[in-house]
Amino acid sequence: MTADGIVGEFLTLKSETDADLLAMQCGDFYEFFAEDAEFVGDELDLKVSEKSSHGSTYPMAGVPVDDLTPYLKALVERGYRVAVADQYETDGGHAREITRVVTPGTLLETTDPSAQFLAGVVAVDGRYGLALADVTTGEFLVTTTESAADVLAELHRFDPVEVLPGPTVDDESDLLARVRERTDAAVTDHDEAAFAPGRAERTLREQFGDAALDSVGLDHRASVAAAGAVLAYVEGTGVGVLGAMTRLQAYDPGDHLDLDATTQRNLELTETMHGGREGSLLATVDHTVTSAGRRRLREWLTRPRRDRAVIDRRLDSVAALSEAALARDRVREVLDDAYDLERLAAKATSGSADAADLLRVRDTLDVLPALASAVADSRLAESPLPDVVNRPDREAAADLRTELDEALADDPPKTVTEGGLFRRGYDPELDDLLDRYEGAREWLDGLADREKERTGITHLQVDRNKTDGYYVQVGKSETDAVPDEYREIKTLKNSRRYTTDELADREREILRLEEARGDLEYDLFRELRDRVAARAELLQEVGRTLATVDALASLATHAVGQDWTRPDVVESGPLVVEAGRHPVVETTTDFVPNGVSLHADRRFLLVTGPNMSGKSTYMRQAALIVLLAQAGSFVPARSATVGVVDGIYTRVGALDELAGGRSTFMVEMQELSNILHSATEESLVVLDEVGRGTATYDGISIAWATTEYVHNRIGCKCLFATHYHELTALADHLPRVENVHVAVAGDGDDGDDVTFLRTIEEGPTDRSYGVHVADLAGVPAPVVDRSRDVLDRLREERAIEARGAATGDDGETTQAVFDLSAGTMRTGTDGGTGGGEPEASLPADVEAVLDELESVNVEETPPVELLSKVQSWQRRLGE
Ligand SMILES: Nc1ncnc2c1ncn2[C@@H]1O[C@H](COP(=O)(O)OP(=O)(O)OP(=O)(O)O)[C@@H](O)[C@H]1O
Repeated sequence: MTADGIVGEFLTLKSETDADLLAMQCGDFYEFFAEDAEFVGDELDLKVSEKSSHGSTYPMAGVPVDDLTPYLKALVERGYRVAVADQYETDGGHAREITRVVTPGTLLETTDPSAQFLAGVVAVDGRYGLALADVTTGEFLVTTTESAADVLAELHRFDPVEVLPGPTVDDESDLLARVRERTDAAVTDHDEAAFAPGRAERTLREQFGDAALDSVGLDHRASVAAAGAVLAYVEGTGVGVLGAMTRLQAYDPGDHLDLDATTQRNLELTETMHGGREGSLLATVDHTVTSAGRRRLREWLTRPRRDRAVIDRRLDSVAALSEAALARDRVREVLDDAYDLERLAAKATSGSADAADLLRVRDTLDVLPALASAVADSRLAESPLPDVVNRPDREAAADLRTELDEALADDPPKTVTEGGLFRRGYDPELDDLLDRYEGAREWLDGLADREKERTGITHLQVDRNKTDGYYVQVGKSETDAVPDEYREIKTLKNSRRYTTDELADREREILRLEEARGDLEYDLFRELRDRVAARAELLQEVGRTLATVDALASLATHAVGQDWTRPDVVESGPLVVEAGRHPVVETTTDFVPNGVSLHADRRFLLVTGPNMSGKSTYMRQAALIVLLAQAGSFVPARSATVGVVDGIYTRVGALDELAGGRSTFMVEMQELSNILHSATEESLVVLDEVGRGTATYDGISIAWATTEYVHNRIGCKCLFATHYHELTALADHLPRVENVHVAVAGDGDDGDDVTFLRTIEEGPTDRSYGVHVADLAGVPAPVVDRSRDVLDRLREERAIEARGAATGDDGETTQAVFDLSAGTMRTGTDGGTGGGEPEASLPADVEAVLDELESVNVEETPPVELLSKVQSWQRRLGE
């Protein structure tokens, strides 16, 4: 079906764009037609009506021109890309064209204060280029990484809203699948040609100039390709923010702590495992007063540093702010008045800033000198804070502030085309227009009184409305007295309206002056806005400064509130924490502090203890203390010496890992594999019950071999929680492995009370108290009782029979015996095959050991399993 008329035009424009939806301006409305109308009708609850066009009818839904933004936002934030076609005047009428495409990564109007990264990823010559642009602030970062896993880790840190995969990445379906699975980002196919390194480089040179680009030192064609493609995409969407992309920053992921995607999730840095923000580390420590400060704090927590000098500088500032309570309050009070300058700069460059926005720029520039005087406090003066505050060009900032102050009226209107924006004295031509306008207004204001006196009419007033323009209104009883030159224009119930030649002249003059004033002010406003836009870099610099101080003050506020301590950050090696706490759990629980001690002779702690006793919490707490220290924060502990690590890797219990069709155990092993490949001697590794997801003996073997590998080959700091008590024997064989356990009072047997003491003590534990936890969890009493029974028998015999359906007189029958020690089944009530019939002459236990020894196939049994068997035999014979 072809369509003519307005719907035809809509469909033609729609076919020209690859956007998901098109909003087309029709006079005072933006309209969606056909399928798009039905779609937005559903998504946004818009009323859908029928539009007849050349004999056919089409669904139609519209929003008033001035209300488009919130609707666009709603659609884009749900991941749709919306093209906007604007209407413009032509000689013979009007025409329409697509002026911009709004996408998640280029939505300038967002009200979400967090960073809105648009990411480009491309693989060139075996390496990955990654570019991250936030058009709302002008931040633009580029890097090169070695592997798809590194790309995923970086994407996780930045949490982009839109990802543009380059042509070669499209093939890496696993990477894209994981991006889709693990992030909320919209994935957009972008013109392949834009990723070609040659073209991408030209795009970059045009934007930043040769010198700037060369000085950034993009070290690989992959990063050039990614950055160029992102820039071309931003340009193509027509949102006009290229001007805000003032500097390209290449970064080396090696400057930051390596945190793979899984670890970022496991440590619940910005959201919890369940997806909420509440309860995350960020939400817990965030006391910032500005949205830019919050973005900065998030950046620090997701990208902690490795460079001690950087870390110490932050710590110096946090320490100073912690000690100087009054100055800290003053700093936060001053910052409270700041608006988001980085965002305002982007609004100015894109031409969407209004007069109120420029006033916000003025007011925020005012914050800088106030902040400078706040950090001049004697206790802060010695810290790095004055340097931070003096980094932007304070004089240029003050000049811009004065310029804005002298230009803009205090309470300007929202529209920028109708005048009223500027102060008197700003522009002589405008002043002249205003003088004349005011003269005309004065004449009008006095007209009623003058006419009353001249004509003797008492009920006479001068007014104005849209249809009649200016008029003189006279009450009906006195209309006989109106002078001859009054021309009647309207009769109302109790009065008549007149005009005169002079009034009509004055009216024309006023309208002309109003229009001239509107035009002139609009021009002046655009010039002023352009001058602000030209100083985008200055504004971004000031914005970043305010954000940094806000983040530092936030860290200090939390440190004081929770009694955190300054960590002693040392080059590498030890992690010694006295009375440490979990930074999040301590805010909601009566937390029992615990220490950690890892150093050259003690690198690996095997953590045992009952379920629910606090093993995971303890290990996460250690990881978070290291992470916080390297973010430049104080830490929850009485004292802490933190050797800088190059990465934190965790493998913790599976929650929702069944995604992507991979089994829980497969995911566990992939994560383990990634850790064993990535961790170095300088890393911190946290393993929570690795091997749990498979058969016991496989699990023990894997855990055993992993411990050996980490200890012997990687040599990193490691905390490993396990329920396999067999592993604790490793501490006797591997010199740097030590056992610790979570202490418990009571043994849980026969319904005994078990009290979790939450304290970590040296040495292994040999009980898991799982049955007790089952009882606590409300598992039915017969099951709990039977479990206790089974457990007792296991402890005594290390073998247990399985019970089946009733067949015999006793109501129960023993079908098979699982001999834990042998790992084999003996079928039948007679003790059956497998383990063999015990001889009467030897105790049954000894007999069982001998049988096993005989049946072991030395060639085919993995060494680890053999070792564990031998230990088990030794132990059993010892008993
Ligand atoms: N030091 C502590 N002080 C107070 N409460 C704690 C402490 N450590 C842990 N907890 C609380 O104990 C509960 C269990 O902790 P956690 O999940 O760490 O146990 P777990 O030993 O790892 O359990 P499982 O072996 O079943 O995985 C949590 O609710 C946690 O908040």
